[in-house]
Amino acid sequence: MGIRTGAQYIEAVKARKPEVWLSGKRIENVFEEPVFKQPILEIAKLYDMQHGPEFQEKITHVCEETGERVNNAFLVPKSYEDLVKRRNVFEAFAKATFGLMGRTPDFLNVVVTSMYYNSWFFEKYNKNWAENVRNYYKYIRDNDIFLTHAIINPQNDRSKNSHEQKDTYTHLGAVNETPDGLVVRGAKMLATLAPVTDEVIIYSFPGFAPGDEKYALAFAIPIDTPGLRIICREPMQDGQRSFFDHPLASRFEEMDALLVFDDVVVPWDRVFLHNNVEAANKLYPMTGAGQQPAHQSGVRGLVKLEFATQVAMKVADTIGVDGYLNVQDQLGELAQSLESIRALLKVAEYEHTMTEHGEAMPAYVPLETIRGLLPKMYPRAIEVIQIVGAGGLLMSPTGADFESDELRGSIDNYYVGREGVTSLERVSIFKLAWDLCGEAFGQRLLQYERYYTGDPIRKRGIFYNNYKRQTSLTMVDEALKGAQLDNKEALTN
Ligand SMILES: Cc1cc2nc3c(=O)[nH]c(=O)nc-3n(C[C@H](O)[C@H](O)[C@H](O)COP(=O)(O)OP(=O)(O)OC[C@H]3O[C@@H](n4cnc5c(N)ncnc54)[C@H](O)[C@@H]3O)c2cc1C
Ligand SMILES: Nc1c(O)cccc1C(=O)O
Repeated sequence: MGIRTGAQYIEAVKARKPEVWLSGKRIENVFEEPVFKQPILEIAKLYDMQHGPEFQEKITHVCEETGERVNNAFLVPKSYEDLVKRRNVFEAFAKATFGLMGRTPDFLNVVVTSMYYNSWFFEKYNKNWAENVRNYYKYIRDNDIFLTHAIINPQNDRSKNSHEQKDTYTHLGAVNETPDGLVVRGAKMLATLAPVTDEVIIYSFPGFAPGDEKYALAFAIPIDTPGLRIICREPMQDGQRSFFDHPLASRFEEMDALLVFDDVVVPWDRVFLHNNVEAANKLYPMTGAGQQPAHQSGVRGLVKLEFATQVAMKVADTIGVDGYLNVQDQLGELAQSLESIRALLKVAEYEHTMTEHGEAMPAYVPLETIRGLLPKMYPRAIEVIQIVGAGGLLMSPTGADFESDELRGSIDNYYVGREGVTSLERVSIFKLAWDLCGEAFGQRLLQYERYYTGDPIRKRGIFYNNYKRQTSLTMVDEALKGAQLDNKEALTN
């Protein structure tokens, strides 16, 4: 089949019956649930972009193996040019969602593509696992499948390993092996967009210890597999609020969910790893499943930071405060943050390395630097919008107020901005800004940027240790040459 259309994606959502729980209710028809409907339509637009003349050549390619057109997220990058082809899709999808949807289909499709190309890793442990990964990649590529993932154990007692938790199956683990497959029980988090996806892939960030064998697993199954329960967090919009009042929250909310596996049978051909702590800990660093999607996250994060910066600039301009030096200082800081990320991304692509297996890997240091900086830069951008917009952010009337004949005169008078900015324009911009910096929707976006790539503190620690290993501190030695206590001679060269 190759690339799907938006309509085909929606048909697939309608055809599935996952066990979705939202605010205490079982959702029978995911597509008709107002909380999910508009986000589904936004994702459908991404699938349609693959078919439109503006994007098709840029974001898709003809698969050598099948002759079908597939998304560039499924392209195994073998050169700088391939990385650019992948960036094109990351950028197009991010721009279509202003970078606000982090887990658009390209993200996990890149993860699985990387696992596929590095199936040598699985082969080392078990030939069947490698074969399963390869077949799975082809399945999702050829059917343009949309995945969610859950790679974190639930947050119960972080001071204990999986096998030390209160209940044996608090964390997702294997129960037994049957001819039909591996039976799994327990929970995993935090599956963004789970209710509206086709499949879920389970693997883990490193961190398993001896004793955790039953929790060391990786697999993928359809999202409506019997026994798989999706418990959504409280929604941050009800799907009923108007586009005018909530121009972002009404469109781009990504639901997050806890996944509970109640003795789910994972068919053997979908098991990628099982009962092996070493393999589970090495999967993320060794298969490119960590580094390749960081390219997607970097591009998407850049678009989101650019959007937040533009919103801050527009807010300031609308009320005539961007002539003040203090405001310029803050807006200039955002612009410089943004341009730093843009430059880092270019470096990551130009300075890519070729793995011994021939995969072009965007460079580690600039990508990891982005991962370290964005969790600080994005919250700062949100703070600047709050500071510059100040009290006005809380003063916006609703669309209904604009439509009231009795109020309209007051609204036209008292909500205007600087000269040339009507009240409708000013209020529209402030509503957009408030969705981003004030609403629960915006707070989730901020939390996403802090944590989507794992704990930024521990990530930076790992980065520092790697950096130290690769850096010889020769400049210090050089500077100290001749500065020994017993050296009285002047340095002449
Ligand atoms: C909006 C959002 C969407 C997400 N979407 C997904 C998704 O789709 N799929 C997915 O798998 N994950 C997703 N994540 C989860 C993300 O991977 C985790 O939030 C992240 O890895 C951090 O784990 P945690 O939230 O359990 O925090 P914890 O690990 O519980 O950390 C809590 C605090 O304790 C500290 N801490 C904990 N353990 C240690 C330690 N050993 N040493 C030092 N300090 C420690 C941390 O620094 C932190 O301050 C998402 C997260 C967010 C916020
Ligand atoms: N956050 C990630 C994820 O959920 C899967 C794969 C990679 C990442 C990451 O950003 O490192």
